[in-house]
Amino acid sequence: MKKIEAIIKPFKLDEVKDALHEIGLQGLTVVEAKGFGRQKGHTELYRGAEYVVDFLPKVKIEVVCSDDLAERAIEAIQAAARTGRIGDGKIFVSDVQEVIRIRTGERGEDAV
Ligand SMILES: Nc1ncnc2c1ncn2[C@@H]1O[C@H](COP(=O)(O)OP(=O)(O)OP(=O)(O)O)[C@@H](O)[C@H]1O
Ligand SMILES: [Mg+2]
Repeated sequence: MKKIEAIIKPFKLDEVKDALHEIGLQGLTVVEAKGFGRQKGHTELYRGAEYVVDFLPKVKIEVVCSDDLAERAIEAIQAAARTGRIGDGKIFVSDVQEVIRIRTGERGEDAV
């Protein structure tokens, strides 16, 4: 299983959520985040205004899925979150050892 963490522009959240739903992913965590990338100290456009602050509002999406679905999920997130402008965000992928569904006790891919 893989954990996909995607830092995206907040206004792209609904599109990304819908894209992940379309490929069959059922669970998702959303975390409000702040961060900066390579343009630290430079302006970035956010909701039509230019910001010079270091930390810009971002949304982090976390989704855990089977290895089979991971590449499709990454492509879906990239396609939905991309504007082509700076600050579109990043996707981090890591291995997940175990998942436990608390209500049923299922483990592994059955629990995702
Ligand atoms: N190396 C990193 N580690 C952790 N978080 C990061 C990293 N790079 C970017 N982020 C997070 O992703 C957000 C968006 O990054 P951003 O898209 O600006 O990256 P970038 O490398 O500057 O690319 P671009 O040139 O397209 O802007 C940042 O605000 C930060 O929250
Ligand atoms: Mg940047």
